[in-house]
Amino acid sequence: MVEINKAKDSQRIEELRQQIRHHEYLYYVLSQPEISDMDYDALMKELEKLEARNPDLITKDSPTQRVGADKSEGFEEIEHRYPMLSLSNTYNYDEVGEFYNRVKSSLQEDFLITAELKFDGLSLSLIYKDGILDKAVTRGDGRFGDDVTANVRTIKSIPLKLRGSDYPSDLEVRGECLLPFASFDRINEERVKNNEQPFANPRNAASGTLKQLDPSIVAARNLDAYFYYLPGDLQMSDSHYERLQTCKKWGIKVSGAIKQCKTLEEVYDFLTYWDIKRKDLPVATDGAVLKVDSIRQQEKLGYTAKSPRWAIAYKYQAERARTKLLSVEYQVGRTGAITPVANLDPVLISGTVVKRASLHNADIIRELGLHSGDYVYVEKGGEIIPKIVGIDTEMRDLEGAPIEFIKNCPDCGTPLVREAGEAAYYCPNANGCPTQQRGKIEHYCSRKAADINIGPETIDRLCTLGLVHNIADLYKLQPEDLLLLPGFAEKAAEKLVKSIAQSKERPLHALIFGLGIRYVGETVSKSLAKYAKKIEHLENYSLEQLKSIPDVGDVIAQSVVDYFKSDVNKSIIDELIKLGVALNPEEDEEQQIEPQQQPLKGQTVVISGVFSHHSRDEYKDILDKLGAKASSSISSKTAFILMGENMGPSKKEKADKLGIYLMNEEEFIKKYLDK
Ligand SMILES: NC(=O)c1ccc[n+]([C@@H]2O[C@H](COP(=O)([O-])OP(=O)(O)OC[C@H]3O[C@@H](n4cnc5c(N)ncnc54)[C@H](O)[C@@H]3O)[C@@H](O)[C@H]2O)c1
Ligand SMILES: [Zn+2]
Repeated sequence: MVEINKAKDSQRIEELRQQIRHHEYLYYVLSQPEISDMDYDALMKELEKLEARNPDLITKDSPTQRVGADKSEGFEEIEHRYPMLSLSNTYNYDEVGEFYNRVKSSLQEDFLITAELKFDGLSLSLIYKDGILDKAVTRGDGRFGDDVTANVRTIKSIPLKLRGSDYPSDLEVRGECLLPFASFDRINEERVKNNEQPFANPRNAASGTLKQLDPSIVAARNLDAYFYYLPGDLQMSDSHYERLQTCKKWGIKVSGAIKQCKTLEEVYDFLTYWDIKRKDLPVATDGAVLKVDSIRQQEKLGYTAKSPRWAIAYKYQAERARTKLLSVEYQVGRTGAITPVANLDPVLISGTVVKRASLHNADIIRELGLHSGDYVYVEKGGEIIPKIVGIDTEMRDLEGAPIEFIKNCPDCGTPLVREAGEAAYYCPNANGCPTQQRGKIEHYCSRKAADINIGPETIDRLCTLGLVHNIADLYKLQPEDLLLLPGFAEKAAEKLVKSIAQSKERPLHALIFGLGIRYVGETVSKSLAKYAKKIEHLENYSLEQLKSIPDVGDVIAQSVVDYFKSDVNKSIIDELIKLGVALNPEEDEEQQIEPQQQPLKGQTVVISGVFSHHSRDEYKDILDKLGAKASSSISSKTAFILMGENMGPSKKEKADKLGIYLMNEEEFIKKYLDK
């Protein structure tokens, strides 16, 4: 009996881990979550429970043991002095009570709880040296974060120099970087105007902004930040609350929504009060954080691998309203995915009128048990797109039949398919389905792809007239053809044909991005182009070869392979090449580096000192080609140090301390360059 339960638990644990990883990928990497935070948290809770029952099944890589990673390309990596952890969370008061009692019985002495708001942005650590801002680092994977100092310097509410003089000479403060609602709305309006995808919520927008490589863009966006924690051993008050008040004196921004609570009742009062009041704040909050106030007591309670035992986040329910379902409509996306959308009787939620809500996929409709004419509960969290989260079945009309997901594509009638392990139904008629056709062409023409100056209406008309069926057809257009379109005079026609012709010379990564391969966004396109150098190489890469390219995981590699398997795709690419589109650009003198030829793939190498055979920049390029990342700061992740003359003594000392190998120029050349 026990054996059977164990086997069952083990299977469910594996299932949950897979699901959670899938949702983390959608959330952190693609920024397109399919389920609500509450549903994600429920999966995580179930996994935690099963692992607690079967401690021998816990693995280091289980999502319960790791902080969700938000690392980006293009920033120097910095190791945190103290890990930046997540918080355990709950949605109900009883569990807040359980937390309180757990603390009480562990400490066996009086304690205070400091209650604060939970700001919904991205965490940031600031290091002040002698009162001057020295470094700003993101949470990253909790151990290593991205150095975003240049960007953070542009945030007006973050002091570059502390006030007064009684601050510690080495001070770390942690807080949350946020994009206020007003700036969020303004930026999204602009993005829509420029045909760019709007940000899903203020948190995504803040993180997208902070990870811009150009600080002047960051400066224009009005980021804000609130600080709530001082890690480390400090000669300061033992009270967390007092420490934050002292930070205020130094000019560091600390929220006024903070209270020291003596009892559990006072904690509950804080939660209830701020659930309403927080809606008047200029920035997004998604809950409250309750922390044991005494640092000494915090240390006594300690940490799990993922979060402190002395704190808990209480998350507020998103605002919801009840309204009537008018109809369900099915939209076909560029990749053929069918998205069901609910049309609703307009209702006011969080200050905006909501008329539509995404239903995501067939499973969600079935799980909800949606019937036509149902009264539904709609929620709008930080997200733009509201969700249907439940049904008021008592109000159900007896006439209402269950909503059945459609079987055929609403645009071309092709029977829909669903691939194993996927939630979405697809119209498989990728190159004949009008919506997909137009979507693909629009995507190909967009600014970051082929950059062809053409509007969606023109594409629509060209398709309707049968002048264009796919992206290759664009290159066959003559000015005379365009004159058939309403509003097109000779000048406009010539201009468009010219813009199309110019796109032939776009860089390979932009063209790859334009092909619209599923999951292949801008960053991945750059990686693919960098390695393959020509589309004919990319076409022939095996799954394993693709997976060895940075930024390419299982899902993306499979998608690339699938894309090139299709005869239709292949013939379009052949045609594009024949029409002169630079998909196989001339090789420069540099050779294409086969991914498997990269002996230093994924490693970080520090370059230090002065060299005689190549310049530092040349070594940087060489390392890049060998697959390594060049860095200037030494951490435990450094593979080795490429050491020139006159390497600084402090670097040497650090390398010795961490046991990192110092490789001189000759050895490096012999090992990696002389072949
Ligand atoms: N919907 C999905 O598919 C999906 C997928 C993955 C993650 N998620 C969401 O992301 C969460 C995990 O993200 P996380 O690990 O960043 O946890 P979190 O955002 O729930 O909480 C931890 C963070 O809270 C922040 N914080 C804000 N105010 C604070 C304060 N006053 N004191 C201390 N910290 C404060 C800190 O930055 C800290 O890192 C999940 O709980 C889930 O809600 C959702
Ligand atoms: Zn179709």
